[in-house]
Amino acid sequence: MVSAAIALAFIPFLVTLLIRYRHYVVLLYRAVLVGWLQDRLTGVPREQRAFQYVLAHAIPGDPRHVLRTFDQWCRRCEHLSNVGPRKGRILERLLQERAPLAVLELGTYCGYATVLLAQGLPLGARLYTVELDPRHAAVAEKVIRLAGFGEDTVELIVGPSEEVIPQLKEKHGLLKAEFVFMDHWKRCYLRDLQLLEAHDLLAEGATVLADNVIFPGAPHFLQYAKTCGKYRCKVHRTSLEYFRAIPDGIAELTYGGPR
Ligand SMILES: C[S@@+](CC[C@H](N)C(=O)[O-])C[C@H]1O[C@@H](n2cnc3c(N)ncnc32)[C@H](O)[C@@H]1O
Repeated sequence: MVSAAIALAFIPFLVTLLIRYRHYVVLLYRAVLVGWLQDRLTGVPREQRAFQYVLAHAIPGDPRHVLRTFDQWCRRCEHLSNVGPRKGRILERLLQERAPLAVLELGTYCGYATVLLAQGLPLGARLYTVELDPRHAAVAEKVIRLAGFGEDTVELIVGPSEEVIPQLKEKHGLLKAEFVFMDHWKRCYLRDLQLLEAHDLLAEGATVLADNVIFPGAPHFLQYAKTCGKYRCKVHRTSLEYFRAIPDGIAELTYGGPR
């Protein structure tokens, strides 16, 4: 009797929580549950399903159309953790302003941001993108080539960033990156920024962008960027990809050189 009363007393609390965090519940449902169920039902991984859709609907050689088709799939079918169109516009604007000749992306996933960045590169520039998971890399490779970018413009490197970064100079010929987009696991941001510094891979004045610094967040990375004295740092506040109601942000760091 008493335990039933206690349980009943919790219901308003649970309902309040559910209402308050409804957008996160929807995210959990769309990003985790639906994907997991579809994986089981179809036997085909989500990224591969997305690629099949893109292949069937996108115009080959038209990067903007490839990106729009991805967005369509994410809105109509399932969630993918692409940078998405809203944050993508921030990326595009900054890329256009800086016109870098050497760009590094950490965390390729299906190649969405890779295509977005590649289409905004100045003539003769090169983009290096690093992906840990070979299954994602296989999808990204097809997406990048479908969008019309060859190996002379985009080099996809498969491996964990902590192993790839120390080899970028000797093995891949990237002397200094002028523009870095970090969008891999958030807990790796700080370590990899310090690895880039240690291997002298950041050009003076380089722009380092880091996605998802508000959701799910990268507090140690942000604290370091703001306090180490090597960067000017600002956060572009926006929303999570494909979820306008969930606040998120991209950190923009400008490297002032070693101190
Ligand atoms: C959020 S997704 C990247 C989305 C992509 N930048 C886009 O906007 O289209 C994160 C990706 O980073 C990869 N990743 C995670 N940790 C990594 C690491 N240490 N090195 C390389 N890739 C990593 C994951 O396998 C995943 O594919």
